Amino acid sequence: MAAPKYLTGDKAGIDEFLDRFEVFLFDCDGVLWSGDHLFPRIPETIDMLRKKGKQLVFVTNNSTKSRADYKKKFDKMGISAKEEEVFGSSYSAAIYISRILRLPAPKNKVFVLGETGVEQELQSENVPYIGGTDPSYRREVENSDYTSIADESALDPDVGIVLAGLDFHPSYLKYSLAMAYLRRGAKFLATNIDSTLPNAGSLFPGAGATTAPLILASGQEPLALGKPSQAMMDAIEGKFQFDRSKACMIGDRLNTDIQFGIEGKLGGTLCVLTGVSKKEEFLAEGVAVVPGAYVDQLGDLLR
Ligand SMILES: O=C(O)[C@H](O)[C@H](O)COP(=O)(O)O
Ligand SMILES: [Mg+2]
Repeated sequence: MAAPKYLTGDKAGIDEFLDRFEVFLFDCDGVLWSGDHLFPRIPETIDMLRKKGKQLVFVTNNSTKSRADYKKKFDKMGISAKEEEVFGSSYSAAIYISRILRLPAPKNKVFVLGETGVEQELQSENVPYIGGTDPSYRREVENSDYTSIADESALDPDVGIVLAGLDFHPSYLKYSLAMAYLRRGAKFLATNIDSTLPNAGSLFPGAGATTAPLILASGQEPLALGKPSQAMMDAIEGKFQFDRSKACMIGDRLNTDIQFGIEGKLGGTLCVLTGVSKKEEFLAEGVAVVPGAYVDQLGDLLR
C-alpha cells in the first residue's frame, strides 16, 4: 500500500492533486464543520474549487438533517452549495426503500428510530412512517405496554421495516416496539452505523451507538445504507453521472469516508485531520484502509 501524500504546505503537490480530479465528494461532519463550529477557510476553499470548474457533492452519514436542512446550514455558514448537491444517508435510505426494496403497500410502513432528517426524506419519497420524533414515544414504559407489545395489540399491522439512524431521543419504549416489529419479521435497515459523532471539537455517541441496544436485543444486524455502503455510491454515481476515476472522496473517517472511496474505486481519497481519524491510524504498518493523501485541515487546499 503506497504511503499517503501529506499535502499541507506543499503548493505543487496541492496543484497536482486538484488537477487530477473533476469531481469532489465531500464528507461534512469533521471536514466542513464540527457541529456549529465551521473550520477555517471552508467557504473560500469551496469557492476555489467551483472557480476551477469542479463538480461538488456533499455526502454525509448524518441522518438527523434532510437535504433541505443542509441547504439551510450551508447558507447559515456562508458555504455556496445547492440542495441538489447534498446526498445524505437519510436520503440514501429513503430511495433504497421506495425504489429498490419496494415492499407492497400497505405493508411498506417504516418504524423510525431517528430524527426529522429521516422523516423528511421518507416523506419526499412518499414512504409512510411512524415513530421517530413523534412525542408520544418519548415517555416512560408502563406495565400495560409490556402486555400490548407482547400480544402485538400495540403494533401497527402495516409496519414492514425498522429504520434506525442517529437518535437524540432514544427510549426503552421505542427499542421495545422496534424489537417486536423485527421479531414479527420486519426488515432491519440503518442509515449508518458510525460509532461516534464529531461535535464542538470532541466526539459523542454516533448512530451506531444509538442503534446498538436494538442490535444486541434483537440479535439482528441492520443493512446500513450510508458510507461505506456501495449501494450509496451507485446511487450517487447514478444521480450525478461522473467518471469514478476522475472523482475524489474527502473525509475525516477511515472506516466510512476513505473506505467508501477505495471500495468505490474512485480516482483518489483525501483524509482531513479535523475530525474522527488520526494520522497514526493510517500511517501505522499493515493497516487496511489508507487514504491517497491527507491534510491537517480542508482549508489547507487554499493556498
Ligand atoms: O453518528 C453519526 O451519524 C455520524 O457521526 C455522523 O453522521 C457523521 O456524519 P458525516 O461525517 O458523514 O458527515
Ligand atoms: Mg465525517
